[in-house]
Amino acid sequence: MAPNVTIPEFQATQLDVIPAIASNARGTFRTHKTKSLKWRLVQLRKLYWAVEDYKNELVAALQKDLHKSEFESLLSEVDWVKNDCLFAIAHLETWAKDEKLGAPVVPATFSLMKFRIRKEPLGTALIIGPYNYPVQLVLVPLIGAISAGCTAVVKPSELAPSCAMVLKELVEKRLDANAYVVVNGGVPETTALMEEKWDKIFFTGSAQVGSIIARKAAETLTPVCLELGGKNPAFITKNANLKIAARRLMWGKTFNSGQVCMSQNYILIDRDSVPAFIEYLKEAYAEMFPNGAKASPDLARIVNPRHFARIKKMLDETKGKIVMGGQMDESELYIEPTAVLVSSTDDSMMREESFGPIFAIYPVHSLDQALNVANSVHRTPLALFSFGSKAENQRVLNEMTSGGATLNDAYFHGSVNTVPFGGVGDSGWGVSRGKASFDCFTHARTIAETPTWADALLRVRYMPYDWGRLKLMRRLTGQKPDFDRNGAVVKGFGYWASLFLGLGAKGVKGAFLRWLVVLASGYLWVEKRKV
Ligand SMILES: NC(=O)C1=CN([C@@H]2O[C@H](COP(=O)(O)OP(=O)(O)OC[C@H]3O[C@@H](n4cnc5c(N)ncnc54)[C@H](O)[C@@H]3O)[C@@H](O)[C@H]2O)C=CC1
Ligand SMILES: CC1=C(/C=C/C(C)=C/C=C/C(C)=C/C=C/C=C(C)/C=C/C=C(C)/C=C/C=C(\C)C(=O)O)C(C)(C)CCC1
Repeated sequence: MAPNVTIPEFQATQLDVIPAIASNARGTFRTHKTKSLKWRLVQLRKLYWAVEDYKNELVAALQKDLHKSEFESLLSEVDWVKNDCLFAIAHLETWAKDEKLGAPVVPATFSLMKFRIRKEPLGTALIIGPYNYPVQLVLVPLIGAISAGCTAVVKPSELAPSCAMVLKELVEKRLDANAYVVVNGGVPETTALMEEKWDKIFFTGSAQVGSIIARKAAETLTPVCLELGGKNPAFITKNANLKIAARRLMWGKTFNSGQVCMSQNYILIDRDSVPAFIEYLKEAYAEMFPNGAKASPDLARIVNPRHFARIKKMLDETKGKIVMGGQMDESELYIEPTAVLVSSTDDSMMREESFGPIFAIYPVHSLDQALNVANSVHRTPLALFSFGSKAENQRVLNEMTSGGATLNDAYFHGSVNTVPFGGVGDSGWGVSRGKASFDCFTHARTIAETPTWADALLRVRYMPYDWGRLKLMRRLTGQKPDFDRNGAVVKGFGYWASLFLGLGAKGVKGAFLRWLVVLASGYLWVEKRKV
């Protein structure tokens, strides 16, 4: 049941105030107050409590916008964000600490120069979110921006209008309103925001809009993190446990009604396994929805009539056969979890990103064929899933790339909030979540510090150049390859000497341990002989 709370009507931010909002956020960054770790931690703690205190409003808004159940709203939005806050709070000091650079990155000769990497906030960020996880997908990047010491303007999706309004109040009432602001609106407001100068843009949404954002950002050479969609394949070989595969993939397409960027678009399955797999899908459906999917309080609805029509069109245009589901009701924006048996990559079910509770089943005669099909449908999807023997799963991982992957399950790799998450190629640039979110808004600034007294040691670099000094330096510090022009390793004197002196160990630590064991054994042997 949605909690009884009042959520204001959606109101877009006035276009003419957007430049001032951006300028104020930039001004706040220039005060340097956001760089203080103490200040960042206070903001993160405030955000944690804001999400907890606005829990009822968030759950009600998610119910209103997406008919998301309270269960899913807590699991994948409210608790998810709170856990992310707690993780950042617990680890921020470690993440933000200067990283000392020593050997082998910095040669011992330059150890005096105290090389280190300083973790600097990039500045002022723009965070643009999608509708499917309207809370999580703007607050998680915001946690990254706060942790890094950035100021930020957040633009939630206008397609989840109630969530957008709750987010505005939650952020602006509870956090430092000079540093963190929510701009509400759609294309005109986002376009106005894109006219401003940002130090980082974090965009989650469709590849089509992602490309508009990236093009605009390129004009001012603004770095972007893009979290986009994809046509994600699932592979099922004849060695898979079909019952488990069916149940797990059904979860992947029913959680948030399949409006999950990493859920499977299509399943490439060994053709002999198709009839049994369809039976197991139906079994999983009946278990999950004993009174039918429509009657279930757990199943979310499609976000709006436009997306409903988009998904319906995929089903209307398919030449395939519906083997599970197929019912829909526009008045409720309800689409039943639906599986369609297809035979061509030109089918609407294979061409489009489903981003809903529908998916294609494409029979194949071999894993070779499955890999060819998947690579031709979308070479760089956001996710892939493989259900097969260990060797087959490894082969799928080796022969097809993806942003992330889960073996023997739907997107577990994306179900843990602390693990880096992102796409590859046209399914996304950059990763976020946990420490990755901190890194996303951080500049790794290399710093060296040359002691004033050390100038004599640096004589070699100064003009007039002195060949004698250069030769000496090259003799003392120059390195030699241990390989020849054919790429083969040369086992010369150095190789055998280090093998002998290191007692066969690879690193200094290993050699030290081996010598310790040898010396201790020798000592014990001598002591034993004395008695
Ligand atoms: N990789 C990831 O983490 C995720 C990716 N997605 C992808 O997002 C898509 C669904 O989300 P939607 O909200 O429909 O995405 P969308 O791309 O339509 O909208 C995302 C944001 O961009 C703004 N926007 C839309 N058109 C714009 C334009 N012409 N110029 C400037 N801004 C514009 C919207 O107001 C919204 O805030 C799917 O393709 C899905 O795969 C969704 C969730 C997570
Ligand atoms: C607790 C004890 C035990 C073990 C318990 C176990 C194994 C619990 C397992 C829990 C699972 C599987 C939870 C799954 C949660 C899934 C989540 C939160 C999914 C989230 C998905 C999201 C956020 C999707 C995002 C989508 C995005 C970003 C998108 O569209 O792009 C033992 C070991 C049994 C015993 C002791 C107690």
